[in-house]
Amino acid sequence: MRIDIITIFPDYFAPLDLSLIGKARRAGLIDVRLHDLRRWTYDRHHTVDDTPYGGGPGMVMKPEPWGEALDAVTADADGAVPRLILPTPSGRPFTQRDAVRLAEEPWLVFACGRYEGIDARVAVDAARRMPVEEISIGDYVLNGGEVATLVVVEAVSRLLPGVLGNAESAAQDSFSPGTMDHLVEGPVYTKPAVWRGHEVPPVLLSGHHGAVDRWRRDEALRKTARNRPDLIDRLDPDQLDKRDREV
Ligand SMILES: Nc1ccc2ncsc2c1
Repeated sequence: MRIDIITIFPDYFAPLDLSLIGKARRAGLIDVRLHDLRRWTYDRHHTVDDTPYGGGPGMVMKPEPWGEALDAVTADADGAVPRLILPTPSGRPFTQRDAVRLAEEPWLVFACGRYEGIDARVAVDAARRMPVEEISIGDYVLNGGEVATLVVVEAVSRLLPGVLGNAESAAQDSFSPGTMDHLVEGPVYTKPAVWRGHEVPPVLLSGHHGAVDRWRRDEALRKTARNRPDLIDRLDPDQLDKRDREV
């Protein structure tokens, strides 16, 4: 997968050189390219923003640098077209299903907005040439799209073949479509079996895989009911067996 990121803070993405994503980049599994938006400005101050039409607080990112940046970054000799991701608080909530879907894409471009956002015409103009998605990572205040882009890039990249050491662990993650869909993971434990007087639940030491699987699902249901009652309501009743209903 090719991932292009356009931003006024390229240094924000140093974390993409680390850990599993960094290893995948060096192995050629992911081709991440960073682009400083100010490269497409021509005034002395490399201006990327201006006051909003209609008045109001803050500044809006100008369309011209974005238009030129997207033209340059998405130009491809073979005619390939990327999917443009616009991280924004007004976007559709990003979920694991979106991560799974986007992991199938060969090429993603992320436009990291700052200030009050990017002039709306940029997305309209881009949509003439490529699919455009507005994605939100949650209902809280951030200063821009860079952190959200890091979140989405990690959620998507870890699903690519060869990136995770043990692919199965991705399948057991919270929210993974299938067995864990709409459930969060329950508690996890490792050695020692007793730590500061706290014992690991005996079933996990029993070697009885059926009982372990059942215990883990029970705990996932309990934790989901406690922390994410909104997800419980979305559970497919057919997914729940009799025991589930007793938890
Ligand atoms: N403030 C805020 C909240 C969510 C979000 N998602 C993508 S950019 C962004 C910015």
